[in-house]
Amino acid sequence: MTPSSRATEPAAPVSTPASNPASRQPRFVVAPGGTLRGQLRVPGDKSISHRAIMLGAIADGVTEISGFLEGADALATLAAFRAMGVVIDGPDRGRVRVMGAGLEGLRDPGLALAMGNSGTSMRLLSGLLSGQRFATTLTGDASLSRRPMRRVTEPLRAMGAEIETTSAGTAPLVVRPVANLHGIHYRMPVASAQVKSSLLLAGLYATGETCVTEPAPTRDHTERMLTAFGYPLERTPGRVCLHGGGRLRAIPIAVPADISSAAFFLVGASIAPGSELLLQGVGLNPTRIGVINILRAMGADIGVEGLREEGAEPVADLRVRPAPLRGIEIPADQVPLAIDEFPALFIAAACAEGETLLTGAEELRVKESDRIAVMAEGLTALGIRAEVLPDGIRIVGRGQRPDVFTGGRVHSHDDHRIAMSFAMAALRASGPVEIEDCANVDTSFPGFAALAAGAGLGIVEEAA
Ligand SMILES: O=C(O)C1=C[C@@H](OP(=O)(O)O)[C@@H](O)[C@H](O)C1
Ligand SMILES: C=C(OP(=O)(O)O)C(=O)O
Repeated sequence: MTPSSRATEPAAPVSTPASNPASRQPRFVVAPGGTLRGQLRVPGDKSISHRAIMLGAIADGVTEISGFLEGADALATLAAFRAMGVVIDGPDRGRVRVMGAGLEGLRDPGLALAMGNSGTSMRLLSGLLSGQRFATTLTGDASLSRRPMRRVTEPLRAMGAEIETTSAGTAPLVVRPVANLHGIHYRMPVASAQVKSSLLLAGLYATGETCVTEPAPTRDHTERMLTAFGYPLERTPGRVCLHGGGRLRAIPIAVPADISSAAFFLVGASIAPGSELLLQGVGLNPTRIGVINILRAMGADIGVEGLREEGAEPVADLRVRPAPLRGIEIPADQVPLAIDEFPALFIAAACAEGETLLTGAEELRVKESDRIAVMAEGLTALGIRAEVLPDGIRIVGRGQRPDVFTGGRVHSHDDHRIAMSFAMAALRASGPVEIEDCANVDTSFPGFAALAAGAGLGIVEEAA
């Protein structure tokens, strides 16, 4: 079981369509039916792109990044380090050069750092900034300003950090300089790579040992990249420790294609008869492959070709063909390994024979939107029976029939993953699927509509 969020951490309230009547954002209109065919490479991994900038900025030497995700979230991280005096060239077609300023080389930005929609930027930076000699303010957009931050501020305070939140434990965050941070041994109540990474980054500046124990495995890109930058870490199953005061040595980083973005195409090609897709260079870190494990358990036909190691991460091409899917109870141990892919997996569940049950996933309620409530709302609007549970969802699949979904209009609630998931639903719909509020897709997947259209999805992005 994934432990629940603490009671002190409110779930993000969902904005209803009624509260956003005159959407001025681009929308997707997706024609029903079609197939997905060909070869494509989805953009770079968002988690790794953030970390490449962060570690490159505090390393000694020049970090050459290729495959960097030029999406709004990773660009917010890049802009924050530029504001702190780090010289960064690019991005230019995924290439970025970060002139490392060293661990002590960041400078007072003199203005608030805007993290936009990006939880990863805000939570990881709160740790890194706790060790600086200047004060910073971190702000977020409306969605990020609703998300729980005590999960990082409480353990950071236990390390001696001075951080202020609103009385609700949300952004803006004000991080003040302190004379000394000290390492702690922290057992995370929530399985969160963002919390783990935040504490490790603070730990670089702390005296003594910082150890983080996780209740279930979470993505380990920070640990892999720190090791690749030559920073000594001690890893045992479920636990990572480091000592402050070391140095990072710049290395080139090739960012793999993001499995979280590939997930929409894995689902789309699995549910659309006649499809065959080769997704190139996808990152297959074992802590990220829950979506493949779950789809395969449902009967999906996903082949792994050319498995290789690039940088510190395993990468492969994924070949996906349609297959009859069956509903399953999603194994608890897969939940953190597929945490961002559930909106796409719910579309697969609707196309499966029988029920799919997800529990232990209350974390989905505090992402960019309440992804349980928002997906249930959209699935219902498209004729699917979905029951909301406190920590998950039950979806009644409609099996092999060609028209699983009715056409209709759904709202993304400003959540990129919701918008792209419902775009794939059109492949098995009886009428057009219209998706409102799609600007946010640019946070993780710029160019989604064009790439999906190139593969055969009948998607049109209508300007605001
Ligand atoms: O560390 C990261 O890069 C991320 C960790 C996950 O969040 P949590 O750590 O809050 O689960 C994930 O949902 C997010 O998209 C990216
Ligand atoms: C939850 C996500 O990102 P973040 O927490 O960085 O906003 C996501 O990309 O699905």
